[in-house]
Amino acid sequence: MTESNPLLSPGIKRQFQIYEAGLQGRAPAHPISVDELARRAEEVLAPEAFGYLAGGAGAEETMRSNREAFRRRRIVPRMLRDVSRRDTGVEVLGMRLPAPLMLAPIGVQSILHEQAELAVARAAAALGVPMILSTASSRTIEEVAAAMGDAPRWFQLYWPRSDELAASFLRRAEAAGYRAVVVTLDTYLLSWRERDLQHAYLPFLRGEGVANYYSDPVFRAEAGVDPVREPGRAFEHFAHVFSDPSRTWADLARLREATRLPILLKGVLHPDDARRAVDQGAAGVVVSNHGGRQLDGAVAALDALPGVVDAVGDRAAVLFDGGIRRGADVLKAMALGARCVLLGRPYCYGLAVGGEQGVRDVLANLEADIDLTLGLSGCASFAELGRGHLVESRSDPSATVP
Ligand SMILES: Cc1cc2nc3c(=O)[nH]c(=O)nc-3n(C[C@H](O)[C@H](O)[C@H](O)COP(=O)(O)O)c2cc1C
Ligand SMILES: CCCCC(=O)C(=O)O
Repeated sequence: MTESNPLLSPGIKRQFQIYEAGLQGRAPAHPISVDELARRAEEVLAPEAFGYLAGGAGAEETMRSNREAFRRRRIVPRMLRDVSRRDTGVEVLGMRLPAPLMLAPIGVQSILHEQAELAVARAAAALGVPMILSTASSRTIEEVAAAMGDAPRWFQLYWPRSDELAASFLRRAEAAGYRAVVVTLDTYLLSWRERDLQHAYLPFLRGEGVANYYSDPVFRAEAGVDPVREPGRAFEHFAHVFSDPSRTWADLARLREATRLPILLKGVLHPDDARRAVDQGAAGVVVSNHGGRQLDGAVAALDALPGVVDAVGDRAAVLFDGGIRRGADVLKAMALGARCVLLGRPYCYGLAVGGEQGVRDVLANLEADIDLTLGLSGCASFAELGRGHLVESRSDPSATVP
């Protein structure tokens, strides 16, 4: 029944797969609920690794407010609109995506699973969900590309102090088939992270998440040490070169000259910064507060989205991340004008619990949920969705529940 009916949408197919397996006594291999998956991840991970993944900066106010901003907004569905044939696809920088979904760049995945970014890359490729690989990945730019074949991938750049090192990373990403560069702006200092401080745990200091640096010819030449023989001195150079808090908008032109790839700026929350990014040639911005991991007290990402969308108009793509956990969240961000969203911690919970299959399940479930949520809102495609589908309910008592 599941495979034979061509009219079944991806969401309905996924539901039936799960319900039919139930008839044979098989329960889903991994929790369906992301909250439950996070609890399972906590059981399988070392406390310091789970703390690093799940935690945020300071009192984690911004991390919580990312979720609260979703709860405050409610969808007003429309009826009798023929949603029998739905298309959840969107176009992002010339790429046609099956759903408005990409994988957020998340570094040091070796602390979560032994296959790390390779498992995520394979799952992303299998589902056609583009992966954004972090500069701070535990497998190299080239290794991850090799695991993905022709599947779409972007590279996230931590803009290093050395222009030569930045150019080297960009050359490597271009050569390995990454199609855009996401420059993360909000991590020029490492925030005060109480869970990590309590565990006295920084993965980089333990040799995690430095693969792209230690394998880079420019890094090695500038460091003047062999990272294998002198890991302490290599780390010192990594810590020195990782970022440069003195950077300003004036530096952006040099970065643009260093690559043919389109550049998106991640960590933009103010409309004026978004305008400036686009004026200076950015192909897009990612509205993000880094999942509440950098500036605690920063505005919830969803609350910042409409202002950025209005400032950018249709001059560039506005992507969004921060608190996406299920289909309704995707719908709300899309209704406020995002071109697509980046999924963050949830796929890492899947990785920790079930490796590649765990990530696949998270993605397949979310895509199904997106399809059904779109249809139940009375829309056959995201083009039919707008701000008029949302209301804000400030009096929602659940908004105070973490
Ligand atoms: C463990 C962890 C590592 C991250 N590493 C990076 C990174 O290397 N580069 C980057 O731009 N963002 C990084 N982020 C931020 C994500 O790209 C994204 O903005 C954030 O996870 C979104 O919030 P959410 O996971 O709550 O949805 C990281 C986030 C987590 C949880
Ligand atoms: C210096 C932080 C790099 C990884 C990262 O972005 C994060 O942990 O949030």
